Amino acid sequence: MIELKKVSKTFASKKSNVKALDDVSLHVKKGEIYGVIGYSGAGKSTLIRCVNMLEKPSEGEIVVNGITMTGLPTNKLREARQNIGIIFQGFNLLKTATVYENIAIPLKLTGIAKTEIDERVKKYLAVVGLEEKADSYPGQLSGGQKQRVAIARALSHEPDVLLSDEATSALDPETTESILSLLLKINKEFGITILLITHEMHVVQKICDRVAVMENGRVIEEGKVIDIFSKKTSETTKKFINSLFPEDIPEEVISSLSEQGPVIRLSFVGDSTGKPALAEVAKKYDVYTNILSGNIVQLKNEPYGRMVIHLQGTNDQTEAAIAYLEAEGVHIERVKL
Ligand SMILES: Nc1ncnc2c1ncn2[C@@H]1O[C@H](COP(=O)(O)OP(=O)(O)OP(=O)(O)O)[C@@H](O)[C@H]1O
Repeated sequence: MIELKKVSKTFASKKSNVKALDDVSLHVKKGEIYGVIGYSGAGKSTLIRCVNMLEKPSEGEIVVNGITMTGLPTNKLREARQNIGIIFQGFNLLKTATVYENIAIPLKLTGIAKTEIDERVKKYLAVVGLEEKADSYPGQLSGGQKQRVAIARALSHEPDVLLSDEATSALDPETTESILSLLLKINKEFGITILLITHEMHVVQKICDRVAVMENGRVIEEGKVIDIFSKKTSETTKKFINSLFPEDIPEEVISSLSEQGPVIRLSFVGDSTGKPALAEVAKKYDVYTNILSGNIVQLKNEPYGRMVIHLQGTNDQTEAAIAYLEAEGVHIERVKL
């Protein structure tokens, strides 16, 4: 549905050149929610702006829904953009227009008939749950409501693709949840392919099927979210994943416990989260398990958990317990200072 083939973008100035995108290739499949995550300056905004040609790539090709965007003449580009909705962190609503007008005006500009405009505005305001705010002005809405209007505006063009440029970054955690749920709903109900950029791993964890991690204009990791969580990854990816599992265990505690047996970090995916593996090892190998920290997060399709525990027992007992847990599909890492 969206293909970036060897895309590079260099911003040239008198002083220096900045390579914001460096040979990026991505393939977002029809109907999926694809996340691009990276720290500030990684190149995410440039990437998403290249997809609808708000920014022109210096090299490479971009294909959206079978149409090669790179090199399209202006009139054809305008047409192709009708099929690509976009929402922004700052909502980009017209302050002096009502909610109704914010959705209706862009539709009018594309030449849609008045009755059809009215139908679409009402339909998509209902989809985002804001029918009763049609006559309000953006200044009278909360941040979450403003983003809902922006989503309704994007949907009203009935696009196949929705681009989301840090859409939840300006919102509080609760409102973020509700907007993420709304994105899931429109992906499911309308089959819209969503490409989003974010610096929050939580967004990827909650709604993405696949993810690309960016650093210095390059994609350094790419794949199914579950695989990125469960395989050994780069330091940057680890940092993003760790942000979901704050451990805060004092070094002195780890140091003193380590004298009486190993401190280990367990991570588990899907089925193995349901198994009372810890209770089993305690009973089977006569070891004492002390949980120092733990959390399970729900990825889009399956749970993923992480725990730090201290195992107390003889060396043979604790090593046998670790081997058993590994055989049960639990990934083990020894926590060392
Ligand atoms: N119009 C521009 N002119 C010059 N340099 C630019 C321009 N836009 C972006 N850059 C540079 O390109 C690099 C990537 O920027 P980009 O905004 O794509 O990153 P980002 O990952 O979206 O960061 P942020 O999350 O802070 O927006 C940065 O070094 C930035 O300074």
